[in-house]
Amino acid sequence: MHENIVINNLYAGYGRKKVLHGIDLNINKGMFGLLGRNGAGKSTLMKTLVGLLEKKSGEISVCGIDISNRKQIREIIGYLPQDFNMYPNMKVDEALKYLGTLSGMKSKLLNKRVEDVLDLINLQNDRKKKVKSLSGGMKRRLGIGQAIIHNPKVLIVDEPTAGLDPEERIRFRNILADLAEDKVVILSTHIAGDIESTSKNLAIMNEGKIVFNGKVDDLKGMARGFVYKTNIAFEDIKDFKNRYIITSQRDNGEFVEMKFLYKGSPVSSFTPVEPSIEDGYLNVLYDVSGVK
Ligand SMILES: Nc1ncnc2c1ncn2[C@@H]1O[C@H](COP(=O)(O)OP(=O)(O)OP(=O)(O)O)[C@@H](O)[C@H]1O
Repeated sequence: MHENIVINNLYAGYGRKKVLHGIDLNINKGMFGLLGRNGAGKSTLMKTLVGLLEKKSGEISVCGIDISNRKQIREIIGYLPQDFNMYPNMKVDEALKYLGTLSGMKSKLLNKRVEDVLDLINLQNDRKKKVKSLSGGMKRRLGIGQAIIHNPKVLIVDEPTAGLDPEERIRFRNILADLAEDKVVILSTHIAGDIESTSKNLAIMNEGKIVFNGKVDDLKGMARGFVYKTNIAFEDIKDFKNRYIITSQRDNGEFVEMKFLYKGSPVSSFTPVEPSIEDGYLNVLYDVSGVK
């Protein structure tokens, strides 16, 4: 079985609203990051991939199976939606078992699978808690659990780390990285840092199109020579921000150290710096839209 997703010239939207405009992507086993601002079309692409939204045209095949084969596609894809919420009054292990039963797993196999999944998502000690009493991070981990209960080849995760504290974020990322060893895992996010630590490959979406598709290092490489830092006095900040694309800033007490994109001739007070993934991301967005 091919372990990949192939998307050719995909168009999709809601009623008359067109959202995806000719998406081409080839995603292989391992972790793949899908990065884009809010409204770029990431969730729409995810929903189309899992069959929740009908495409208008184009082709999608998942592990060699055409997306129109709904039953088979459901068996090989696990999905954690952005607004995941389920069975608040069930206990954690009951919820997982229930979902496994719904997906057609036999009781003996399912009991073992529930144990494995509880270990993986680190909720063994909380298995008797009601879903509604879990913290945000635990709920998100349970979300992964429900998505992988049937051991799918592909896992699609939409904006998983919003609202999580740093420790939970790292824990969540590590779970995904483990799963990506033998699955295609797509992680959709608007936070570049979520991708840097987990994915080598990524695509950037903007206004329903793919504007970058490649390796994290290539993305950074494209910004090399265009990222600088300089110290700015507080009274000059506003003017500076109007002139440059700021990628980060740090208050040093007496002045503010700005990191920014600059593509003009050399300026002695500007010090070149090695681009981060965030710099690379903003550089691509700036090139395609000129928007800050
Ligand atoms: N159910 C819907 N009906 C109509 N338009 C929608 C619907 N869902 C999303 N859209 C629109 O489609 C566009 C893309 O939204 P989408 O949710 O795919 O973006 P996104 O990149 O996932 O961002 P976000 O993280 O904010 O969800 C936006 O203009 C949005 O308003």
